[in-house]
Amino acid sequence: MIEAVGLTKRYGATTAVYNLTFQVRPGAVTGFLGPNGAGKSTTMRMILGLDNPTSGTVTVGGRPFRQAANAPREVGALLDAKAVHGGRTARNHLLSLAQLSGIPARRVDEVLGVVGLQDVAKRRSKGFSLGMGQRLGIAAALLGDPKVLLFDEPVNGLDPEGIHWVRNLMKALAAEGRTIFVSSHLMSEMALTADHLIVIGRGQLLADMGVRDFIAANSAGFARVRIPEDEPEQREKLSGVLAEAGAQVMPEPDGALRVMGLPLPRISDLAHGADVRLWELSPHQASLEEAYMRMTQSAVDFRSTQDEKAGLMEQLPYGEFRMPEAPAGGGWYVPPRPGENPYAGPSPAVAPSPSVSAAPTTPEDPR
Ligand SMILES: Nc1ncnc2c1ncn2[C@@H]1O[C@H](COP(=O)(O)OP(=O)(O)OP(=O)(O)O)[C@@H](O)[C@H]1O
Repeated sequence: MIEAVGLTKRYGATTAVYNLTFQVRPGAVTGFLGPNGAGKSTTMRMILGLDNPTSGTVTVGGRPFRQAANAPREVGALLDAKAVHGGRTARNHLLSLAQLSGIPARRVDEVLGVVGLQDVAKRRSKGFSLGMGQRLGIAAALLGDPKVLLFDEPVNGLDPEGIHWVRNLMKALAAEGRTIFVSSHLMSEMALTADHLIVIGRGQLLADMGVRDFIAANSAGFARVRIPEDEPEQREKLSGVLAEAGAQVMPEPDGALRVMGLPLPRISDLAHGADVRLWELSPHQASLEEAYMRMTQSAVDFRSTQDEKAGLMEQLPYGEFRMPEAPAGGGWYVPPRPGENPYAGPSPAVAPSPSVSAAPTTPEDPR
C-alpha cells in the first residue's frame, strides 16, 4: 500500500502539490488523474524518494521508499520512458539494471517476452519508436517482480493494440494482489482500466473514489421527450404530469423536454395515461469525460488563447478546492443542454413555464 499524508511540495514560488492525503491499496488499479501540471509526476517522484516533500509524508508498505531493504523487488516504476542509454541494446539496458539489483539474467528474457520486445532485444534502443520505448520502460519496472508498481502515463505513444495490452497488463498485475498506481490525462482510458480513481488539480485532491461511484455520481442520465410541434398545450400538460410524478423537467431549445428522475417506461405510461402523443422518447447519458473536464476546469494551468473560456475561469487559491455536494436527485453534474459547450460551467436553472413546476435546482458550481 502507498500512503500519503498531508503531502506538499513547493519549488520556490510554485506549489506543485498541496496537502495531498490518500491511500493506494493492493489488488486494484488506482488511476491518478489530473490535467497538465496538476502535480502527478511530482507526487510519483516523492513516492519513489526522488524528491523530498516540503511537508507531509509518503510511505510504501509502511516505510519511506528510501528505507526499503531491496527497493527494486518492492517497487517498480515507469516515470520517463526516454531515460534510457540509447546506445545500449534493449537486453543490455535491462541486464545492467538487473545486475545492479542482483536479479538473474533469465528474468531479463522473461520480461522482454512479457512486453513483446523479444524480437528486437538486440537492437539499440535509440532506434525505438515511442511505443517500443514505453514497452522497454514497463519491462524495467517489472524486472524485480515488485509488489508495488507506479506508471506515469504508460500509454503515451502507444497504438490502440498497445493501449489494450497495457490495460490488460495492469489488470492482470492487480489481480495478482499488487498495488498498481497509474497516472493519465485520459478519463476515458482510466474508466476502462482503473478500479479506483484519485483526481487532482493544481496539486490538490478533487476526488478519491471507486470508478463505479465516480460514474454514478458524475454522469447523470436523462430522457429526451418530443411532442408534435403544433400541440404546445399537450407539451404543457405532459410537463405537469411528469413533474407531479416527481420528474425534473427542463425545456430544450428545440422544443423537446429533458426529463430526469423517471425511467423511460414510466414516462411512456404517464404520456399514454394523459393521452399525449410522443414523437421521441430517447435515453441519454452525459459522458464521464465531460464530467471530468468540468471537475478539473478551474484546475487547468495551460489554456489556449483561442479557448473561449480563457480568462473566464477564476482559479481558486490553494486550500479552497472542495468536492461539490451531490444534490438529492443524483449526481452534481447536470448535463449541458444540446448545443451548449459541455465544458462550460453548470447550466443556469431554466425559468420553468407555469406548468413545469419541478425544474431542478442548479447545483452549486464546485469552483
Ligand atoms: N523541478 C521542478 N522545478 C520547478 N517546478 C517544477 C519542477 N517539477 C515540477 N514543477 C512544477 O510543478 C507543477 C506540477 O508539475 P508535474 O510535472 O508534477 O505535473 P503533472 O501533473 O505530472 O503534469 P503533466 O501531466 O504535464 O506531466 C508544474 O507547475 C510544474 O511546472
